[in-house]
Amino acid sequence: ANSTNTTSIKKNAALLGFDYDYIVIGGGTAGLVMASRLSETARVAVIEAGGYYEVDNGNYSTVPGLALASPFLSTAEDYPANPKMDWGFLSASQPHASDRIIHYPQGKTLGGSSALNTMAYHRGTKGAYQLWADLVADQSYTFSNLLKYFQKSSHFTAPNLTKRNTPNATVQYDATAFDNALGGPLQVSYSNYVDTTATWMARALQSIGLPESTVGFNSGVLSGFGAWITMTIDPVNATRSSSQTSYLEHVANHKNLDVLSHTNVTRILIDPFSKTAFGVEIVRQNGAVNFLVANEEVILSAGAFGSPRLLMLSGIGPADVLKEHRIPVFSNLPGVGQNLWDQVLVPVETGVNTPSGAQVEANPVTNAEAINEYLKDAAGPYSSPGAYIAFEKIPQELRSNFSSEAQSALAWFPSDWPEVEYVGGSTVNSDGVSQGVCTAVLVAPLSRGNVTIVSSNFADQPVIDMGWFSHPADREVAVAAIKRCREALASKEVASVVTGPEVVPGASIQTDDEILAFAEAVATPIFHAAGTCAMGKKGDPNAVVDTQGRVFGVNSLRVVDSSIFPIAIPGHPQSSVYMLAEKIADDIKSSTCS
Ligand SMILES: Cc1cc2nc3c(=O)[nH]c(=O)nc-3n(C[C@H](O)[C@H](O)[C@H](O)COP(=O)(O)OP(=O)(O)OC[C@H]3O[C@@H](n4cnc5c(N)ncnc54)[C@H](O)[C@@H]3O)c2cc1C
Repeated sequence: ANSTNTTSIKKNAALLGFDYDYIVIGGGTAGLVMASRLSETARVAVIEAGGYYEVDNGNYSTVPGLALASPFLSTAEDYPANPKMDWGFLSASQPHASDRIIHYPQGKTLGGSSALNTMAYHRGTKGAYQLWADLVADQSYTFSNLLKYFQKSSHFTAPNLTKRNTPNATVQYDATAFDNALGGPLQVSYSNYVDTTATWMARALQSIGLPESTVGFNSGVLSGFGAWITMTIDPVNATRSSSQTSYLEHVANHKNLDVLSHTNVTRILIDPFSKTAFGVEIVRQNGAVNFLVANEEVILSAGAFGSPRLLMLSGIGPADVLKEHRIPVFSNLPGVGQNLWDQVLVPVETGVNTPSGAQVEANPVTNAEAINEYLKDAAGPYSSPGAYIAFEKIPQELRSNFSSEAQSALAWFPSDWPEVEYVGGSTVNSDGVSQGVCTAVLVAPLSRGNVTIVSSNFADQPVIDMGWFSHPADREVAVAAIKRCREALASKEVASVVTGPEVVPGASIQTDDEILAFAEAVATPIFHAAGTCAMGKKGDPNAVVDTQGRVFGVNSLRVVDSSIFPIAIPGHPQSSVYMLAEKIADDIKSSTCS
């Protein structure tokens, strides 16, 4: 590209009506917030590689109880591909996870990963956002300063006690963590069903010192507590609330928002002399290539893997990588694609004699009733992806065995940042018998991964290396977390329902080495990748964008999505993605108004 090109591309785009104030790349979770908010006052195009998930994935994407049932969500290397919904990213072989190659699903549809996720909604801890604010030297990132953006994005509905109707699953919450007067589009409510086995798993977790929080998980406190958490479910018909059903529908009548679906952005156009982003190269479904122009800014919201990939393909990233692939370097930013935070999960399962939602669905007669109940009343097992969730730092009895290296590495995290999340739920075995499940998730991971390109061609998939268990502390925490799940399931409070020997990992796995080998063999992602275009102070080794998402070294280009998190907030990230996009949309609108 040269500036003559820039001028002629701009002229042509103006003639064809292909010019906008803002172009948003990626109609996913953050992208649709940006497009929706910016189109309140400006002309915006949002470009999304996928289409409508209601068409491409039907019930799997809309019915909460089927949230994890889409076959393509398998993380096995030979997963059944669904290129209409998922990017099909594969990891590099993971040396500390039995050399496995992992399929890492990422939404390719309007709504992005908010159309695939398991709908858990909660916020991180006050200490985590304080750490974020301190790392980026911007106190607007403390929890108290961010609260208005969490609130601006969400609409809270209290649990429907008649429909929920399960003993021992009464929800405690703090309604003041929300402010419906702000008109937030994202629906946040509770499942209209709780399976009996999950209530026993909650009891098991409470028995090991994780009582139910009296305020829930939206007020900045997680560690030491459990909760029946809020979910992104529309309470009226118990369907998924995604960025598409919330933000995009919210502005469906905005004449100045163009949605280009089934369209890939293959490159960001950057003027080489002024180092200014002025548009994008797109490839439509029929193969046609067009250039669109942004007179104000290009906003990249292509997700934790898609955003660093597109920056590198456009000449922004580590100079050595770009040169290797003969990509002209517009901004040498070594942090692009680095600092990948990923949380892994490992399960413990045992047979139980209690009923579960999975059991209801596995039996054709009860399944027909459950479908009817869902369609008629928006209730029953299909209305719920839910489970009981609890967070803790590994307690002293177990952490006193940690190596001094692990103890000092873990001391980096704030005191209220939990090390493990436990998800208490249920599944069913091939004989139709319920299994109680305690899943442990490492939410203070110290291993870091990266994502990189293998060529200058958009058609070549990037390579993701999650780096799982590469830090020794993560290995020690995984072993301790599995022991805690075992302790919960062996507690006398649940002895009356637990039947037979443990199913997973199984009684033969006992020593720390055996437990670690088990964790490495079965660990999967919980799909919370973040941090690959990290926000930071100019000059910090990993910093790619400033605290308003502006890319260092290139004008008129921002990144706004989970890739700019400097740290992965403990637990489930979607609330923070919506919050962050609301915050930066506000920054943009207030700077253009003043
Ligand atoms: C299976 C799964 C379960 C999860 N469960 C939970 C949960 O229960 N709770 C929770 O809080 N979080 C959960 N998450 C994580 C959460 O959903 C994500 O962190 C969040 O949605 C990421 O938002 P984003 O805007 O960064 O990216 P995305 O929402 O993934 O958006 C990126 C968008 O950009 C598009 N795109 C990318 N490249 C291009 C290109 N070149 N051209 C055009 N379009 C492009 C993509 O198609 C996509 O639509 C889950 C994620 C997954 C995948």
